[in-house]
Formats: sequence, C-alpha cells, structure tokens
Amino acid sequence: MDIPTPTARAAVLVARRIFPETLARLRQHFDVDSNDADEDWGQEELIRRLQGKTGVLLTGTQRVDAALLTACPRLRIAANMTVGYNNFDVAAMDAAGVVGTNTPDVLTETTADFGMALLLAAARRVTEAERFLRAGQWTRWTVDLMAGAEVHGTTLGILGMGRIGQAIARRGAHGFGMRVLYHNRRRLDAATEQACRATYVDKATLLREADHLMLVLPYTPENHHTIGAADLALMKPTAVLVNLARGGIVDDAALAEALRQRRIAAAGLDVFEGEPHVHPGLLQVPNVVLTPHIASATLRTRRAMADLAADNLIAYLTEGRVLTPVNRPPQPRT
Ligand SMILES: O=CC(=O)O
Repeated sequence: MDIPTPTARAAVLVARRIFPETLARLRQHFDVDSNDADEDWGQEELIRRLQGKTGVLLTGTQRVDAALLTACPRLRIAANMTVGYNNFDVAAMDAAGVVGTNTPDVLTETTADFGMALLLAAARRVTEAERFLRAGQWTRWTVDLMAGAEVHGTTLGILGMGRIGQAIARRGAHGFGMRVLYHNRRRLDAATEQACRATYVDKATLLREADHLMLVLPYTPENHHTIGAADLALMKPTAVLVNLARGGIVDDAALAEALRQRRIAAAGLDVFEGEPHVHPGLLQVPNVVLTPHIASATLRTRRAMADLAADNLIAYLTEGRVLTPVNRPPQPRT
C-alpha cells in the first residue's frame, strides 16, 4: 500500500510586525517566518530572509526590484500592506512571473477622513494654536488670535482623482459645501463627476483657482516633483496644500521656502521625501502640520489592510487566485 507523502507547506515571510490574529491565520496555511521584532531589515537582509519563500507580506518601504527577484527564484507573490505600490518594479515582476498585490478600498474612507483632518488643522491653525497654549502664551483674548483660513464654502482642488480623491471630493462637496475642481490623468465619467460634484480642469487652472489643494495621486517617476516652486507660485497666497500621496510628489525644499515666505498660507503633510527624514526647512516653519504617514492609521483599517494582504497570499498560494493584483504576469512562476 502506498503511504501518501505529506505535501510540503509553502513558506512565506511576513517582513514587518503585523497583528497576531492575521499571523495566526497565515500560520494555518503556511510555514511563516515573521519579523515580530519589527526590525528595519535592509534590502540584503530581506533577500536573505526570502530564501526558499514563495510569498512575502511587506510594506511600502521594502522594495521588490529586479535584484531581489533574481536572488529569490522561488518567490511567486509579493503582497503589499499598502494601497500605493511604488516599492514594486512592476515591469521586473511581470518579466519574472511574480504577482504583486495592494490594499485598495479598505482604506479609502479612513484616508479621506484624514485628508480633511489635515486640511482643517492646517487652515484653522490647530497644532500651532495648541503649541501656543502649551507654551503658556495664551494670556488674553484678542480679536484675531490664531485667525485662520475658511474651509467651508471655498474651492477645493484635488490632484489625482482615484478612489481616495473621490472620497475627499464627496466630503468637500456634500459636507463642507465646497466647489470641487480636479485634475487627473484621465477624466472621470459624467456619472462619477456628478456624484462627487467635481469639475475637471487643467493643472494650471486647478493651482490658480483652488483655495485649498489636496494631493492624492500615486507616485511614479513621471510624478516626481509634480508640485515644485513654479507650481507653488501659481497658487493663491491664502491657499493650504495637503499632501496625502507620497513623498517625492512635492519638492519639499521648495515647499518649505514657499511656507517660509508665506507664498502659500499653510500646508498639511503626511508624507515626505526620504521619510522618515523630514526636510529641516519644514520643521522650522510654524504654518505646517506634520504627521508621520498615518492617514490610514485607525486600528480597524490597519487590520483590514493586513487581512487583505494575508488573504491575497492565501488565495494565490492555495488556489491560484488573486484578490487585488497590481499586475498579471504573462507567465506566472509556479
Ligand atoms: O501610504 C499608504 C498606502 O499606500 O497605503
């Protein structure tokens, strides 16, 4: 009688600390090596840990590039725990037959909430006012104490009109009575424009007419420094700029200078060039609200992001299905 040999379980790497429940679910399917200590592995260490692994769950700070793909020939899927995937070299992944996945939808509304939080905080000088109070400088009322910019009823400009941009447009238009203008690579269909009450304009018109500008476009090499000194010069001196997208979309040195000179009134920034390093010029000006890349950070949403990344690994490595792929390699690795 033939004794069936047990089939080997796939080995996967969880490259950052995630929630124990998500890890336990992965362990039901795979042999899991997990970075429970949440160490900052460099690329070399990531490659070393990936030896023999067929899947990896990782975050946007860890690169999947041609060198890694060559050095990790068993890898079949890289599941990002982020919606942005500029850490993937998609062409190299296609050529290597490796699938990449991201976490769309589950973070849309949470991230849009944070966009409004940054806009309100920067326009209404919330963190500046708190610093003033904590420093014991609040001794008396004055008529223009911490007077900021209006948000309701103003014109909101949105650069990048994907899911998050649309969720921000709905909040602006329906919640704050704002006129919404947008610019995007592709114009939205009429029904979506109507639902967001958003009007398509070219980029220069957007910069000139927006009272407040929200950046929610993906980072690509073409989008590098999409907002630089010349673009900031087109904006209203009373405008607030919010960057929820990625460091590198804005020229942070030019922005720091524009804020210092009050070329624009204020900014709310959740992402930075070379983060977690922050341009020193931004740390020196009072008219900017700075947060450490937390736009999707509610526990419920972060759990949903980890779960979706895990579900992608489970679906692909056990059934050959992917839930939220960013590419479809013509010849997937088996
Ligand atoms: O920046 C966060 C994400 O891309 O999910």
